[in-house]
Amino acid sequence: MDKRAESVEIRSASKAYGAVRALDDVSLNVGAGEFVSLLGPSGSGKTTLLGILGGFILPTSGTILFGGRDVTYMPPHKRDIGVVFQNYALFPHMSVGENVAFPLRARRLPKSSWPDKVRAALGMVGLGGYEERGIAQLSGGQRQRVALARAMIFEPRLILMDEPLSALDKQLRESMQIELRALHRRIGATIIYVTHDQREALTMSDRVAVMKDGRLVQIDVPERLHDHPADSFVASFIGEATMLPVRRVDASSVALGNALLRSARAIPDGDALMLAVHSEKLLIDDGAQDGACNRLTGTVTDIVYQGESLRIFLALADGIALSLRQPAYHQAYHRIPPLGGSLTVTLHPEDTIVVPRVGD
Ligand SMILES: Nc1ncnc2c1ncn2[C@@H]1O[C@H](COP(=O)(O)OP(=O)(O)OP(=O)(O)O)[C@@H](O)[C@H]1O
Repeated sequence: MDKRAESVEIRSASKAYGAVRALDDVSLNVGAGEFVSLLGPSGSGKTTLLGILGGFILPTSGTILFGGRDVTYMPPHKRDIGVVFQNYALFPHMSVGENVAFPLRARRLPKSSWPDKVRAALGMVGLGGYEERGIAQLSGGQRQRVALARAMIFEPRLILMDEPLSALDKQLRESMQIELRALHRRIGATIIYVTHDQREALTMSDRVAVMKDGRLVQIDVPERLHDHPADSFVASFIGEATMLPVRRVDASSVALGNALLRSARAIPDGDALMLAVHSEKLLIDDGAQDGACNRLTGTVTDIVYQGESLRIFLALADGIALSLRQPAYHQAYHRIPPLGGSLTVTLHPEDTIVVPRVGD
């Protein structure tokens, strides 16, 4: 086990607020040094679970273990965890250095040890030399880095983050995501990260835990979550999928309207099935594709230019609508018929994802 990281075990944690079950029997193990995101729509219980891990919320039932120790009723300041929230919670009247040193003061570490630790923590987040600056003189991204440095200064073995990047603009958020990944690799601490942004979760995490209505629906590495969703909720929440009702024909094929599609995956039993068609998995049929591919022909109803890619909307003969993406490079344009033209696309059986339909 990495000495700098703490494993986390959540056993059957529940939290009720009167009749509302904010968290409903969630069990989850996070390995020492792992980066796990809690992902779900608003109200799915992410913040409640993070609050229970931080000790700010007491569970109604269940047990929390850090490195095998029961911390369920331990107060927050004794848990030795770093915490970063969306609104930074920096002290505006203190300098950057004073803000970052705050946890050392709270822990009563000798003052002589502060400057080196502050310098190291600020260096870690790319703000070396900013000790004397005032908080008001910083940009949003810099403030978020100060909050990160403050959470890391006492080298916590576990860091909890609740939507720490959501106040930043898209470009800064994406570059901070890459930085956080690298930072995690450098410091080796366990990170549990709350977000409702699926791309953010896929970008940074070792594993992503998808939550809905206070329950854990699926936890997996990003690729498996994206390509092997457990049900239609996960499939529609992760990636860019068109969800279409299909009928089971046999163990390896389904009917989509008039078309028969083969799947290399086991088709679930039951009547309520959905096909999740990821737009990047539909390819324009140029004769080069595997003969085993499913083929669908439709009429082009719209072509949307989105910078790096084109999104092409198709209507199949029975009215079913699909969309695919093409990278926007010069030669791609020759392959796309004009509006109203006919286009055949392929979907490999390995990419033919059929999931049980669940209510939203
Ligand atoms: N203090 C509270 N009192 C009553 N109900 C609460 C309280 N805190 C949370 N809830 C309810 O518990 C459920 C889960 O809330 P929670 O904040 O954990 O969700 P979330 O996934 O973090 O949502 P968001 O992304 O909007 O922050 C919601 O239905 C919410 O209304």
